[in-house]
Amino acid sequence: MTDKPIVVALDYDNKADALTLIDKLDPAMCRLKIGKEMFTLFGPTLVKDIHNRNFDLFLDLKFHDIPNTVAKAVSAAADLGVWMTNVHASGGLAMMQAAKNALKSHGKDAPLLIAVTVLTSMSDEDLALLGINVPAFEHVLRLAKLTHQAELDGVVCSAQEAKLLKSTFGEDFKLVTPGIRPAGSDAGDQHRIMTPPQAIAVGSDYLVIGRPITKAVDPLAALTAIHQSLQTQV
Ligand SMILES: O=C(O)c1cc(=O)[nH]c(=O)n1[C@@H]1O[C@H](COP(=O)(O)O)[C@@H](O)[C@H]1O
Repeated sequence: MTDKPIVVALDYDNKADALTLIDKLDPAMCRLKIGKEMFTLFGPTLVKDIHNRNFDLFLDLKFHDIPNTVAKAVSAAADLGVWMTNVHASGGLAMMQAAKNALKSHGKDAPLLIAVTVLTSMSDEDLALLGINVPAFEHVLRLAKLTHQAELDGVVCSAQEAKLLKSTFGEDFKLVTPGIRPAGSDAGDQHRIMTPPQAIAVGSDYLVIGRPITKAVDPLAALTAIHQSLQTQV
């Protein structure tokens, strides 16, 4: 199992509440993720606040634009010193290659660059409405092939596709899996879900977990329970 596989997704509209939660968490037990909502509200200052608390940060902005624009956006993310950032694989090969090239000048300090395949909130029926008439796993595989060709570090996918992707692309290709739900917790808007121990067992490297922790009555207890469920599995 990867060192520190749990990435807590912070989707808060209130910075004080987010920092209160962060101050309860242990950077030895998890990494953190902020996305479009928090970065739009609180910007690079929040990134600094999180780094000052010694957490690795996944800046999840899912860039998807023309290659030049995405390359500059990814470079700006790298300048913030984040641990991981991402683009949409559907932006295409040239866009992903431009993003990867933009990180060359950052050397060993460059963040991990990951591409989102098919969002975990999407089902086969949702894909059909977009004119994509193949099961989600086939489209994920197609986008992961492009990502691998562009030499990115890995993909965001659902844990349901992890086994297939690990066996196709090998151990070094990182699999970042949201849509993680401990047994008995509410799926919410997620469709392609799996429990934390199952996700690790099928090859996920990082588990992105939001509401099951942040909306729990006791978030620290929820994180600790998930952490322990993974330790006992090893
Ligand atoms: O890139 C992501 O992190 C992501 C990709 C994806 O396919 N599905 C997905 O849910 N996410 C993010 O993962 C987090 C999941 O949060 P919860 O559903 O609350 O556990 C959210 O912050 C989403 O933005």
